[in-house]
Amino acid sequence: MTVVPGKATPRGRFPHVRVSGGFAFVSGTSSRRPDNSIAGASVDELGTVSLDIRAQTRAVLENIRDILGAVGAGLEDLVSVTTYLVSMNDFGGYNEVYGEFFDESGPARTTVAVHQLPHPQLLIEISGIAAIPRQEE
Ligand SMILES: N/C(=C\C=C\C(=O)O)C(=O)O
Repeated sequence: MTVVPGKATPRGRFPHVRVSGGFAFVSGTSSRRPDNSIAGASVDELGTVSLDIRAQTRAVLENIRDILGAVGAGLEDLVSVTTYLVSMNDFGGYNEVYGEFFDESGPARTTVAVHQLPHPQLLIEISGIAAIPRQEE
């Protein structure tokens, strides 16, 4: 069970990642930063909220990269991901950035729309499973 130092504290009693049987199971991960601000979300002086699916998708994948790094794996080791979008209207922007990180040799992927995520500024959350590479002796 691993809570990774330097990443946003989980908002409940669960780890960022759990290792079992040579696999890393990454909890649903958002673009939340360690200070609990959200990458890809801003509020102007009038209180108008702007949300950016591309920035959020990039930050989520970078967070997952860091979390996997803590258990000796990387994005290239992901075998499966599940993406939760609040709106399928964001599918295009999400898919565009996703394609900067992965191609058809990447993880199996499932994308679904959900009613809500745990913070009103979140547009996307991704969970994943990675096969941890064997260490050279
Ligand atoms: N994975 C969960 C929440 C993640 C929130 C975040 O990373 O901001 C959960 O509640 O299961």
